[in-house]
Amino acid sequence: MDNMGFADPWAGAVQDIVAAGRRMDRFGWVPATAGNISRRLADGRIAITRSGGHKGHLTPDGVIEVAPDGRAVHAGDRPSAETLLHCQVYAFAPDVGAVLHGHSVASTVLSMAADGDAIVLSGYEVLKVFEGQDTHDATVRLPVFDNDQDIARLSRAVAPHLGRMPAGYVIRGHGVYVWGGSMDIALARLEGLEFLLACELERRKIGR
Ligand SMILES: CSCCC(=O)C(=O)COP(=O)(O)O
Ligand SMILES: [Zn+2]
Repeated sequence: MDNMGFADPWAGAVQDIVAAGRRMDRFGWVPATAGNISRRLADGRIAITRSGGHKGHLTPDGVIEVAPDGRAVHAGDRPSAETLLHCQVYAFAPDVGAVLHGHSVASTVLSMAADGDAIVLSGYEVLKVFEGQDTHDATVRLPVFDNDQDIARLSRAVAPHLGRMPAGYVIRGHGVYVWGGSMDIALARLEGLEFLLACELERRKIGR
C-alpha cells in the first residue's frame, strides 16, 4: 500500500498526476496542451505525462514511464517534450517526488517583463510556503532562463543553478517549474508561487 491507499504504487502515481492536472487546469495554468507533470516512485521509476495532450483531461493512458535519462521505457511512447527538465531535478535531488510545469499568465508576462535574470519576490506572507522561509520579511529570487526549443541545451543552462532555487524557476515567456518531496508539497509550492506572481502582476498594474 502506498500513502494514498493504492496497492499498486504505479496506479497511485498515475492518480496523483491525473488529479494534479485537473487542479492546475482549474486555475488556468495548463491552457491547450501546455504543461507537464511527473512523479517519481519510491522504487525510482518515473511517471510523466505523454506529450501533447490536455493536462486537465488526463486519463491513466496519458501517463507513461521514462528512464532517469528521459527516454521512454516502452517503445513507441512519446513522453513530454520537456522530460529532461523533470529528470534533471530528480537526478539533482534524491528527495524530490514530483515535478510540475505550468504556463500561467502571470509567469509568462512577468518573465517577459523581467529586466534581468530573476523575478524578485519580497515582503509577502506566502513566501513561507517555500523551504527555509519562516517570515514575510524575506526576499526570494526566482531565476528566469531564456526559452529554448532545444531542451537539452536549456537543461544545461538550468543545471548550475538548481541548488539555489527555493521557489523553482521560470522560463521566459513560457512558464514555471516547481517540485517537492511529494505531489501535495509540489502542488502547494506551485499554488503559493502562482499566488505571489499574480500579486506581483497586480502590483505592477497599479504601479506600487
Ligand atoms: C502548447 S504548449 C507547448 C509545449 C510546452 O511548452 C508544454 O509545456 C507541453 O509540452 P508536452 O510535450 O509536455 O505536452
Ligand atoms: Zn511548457
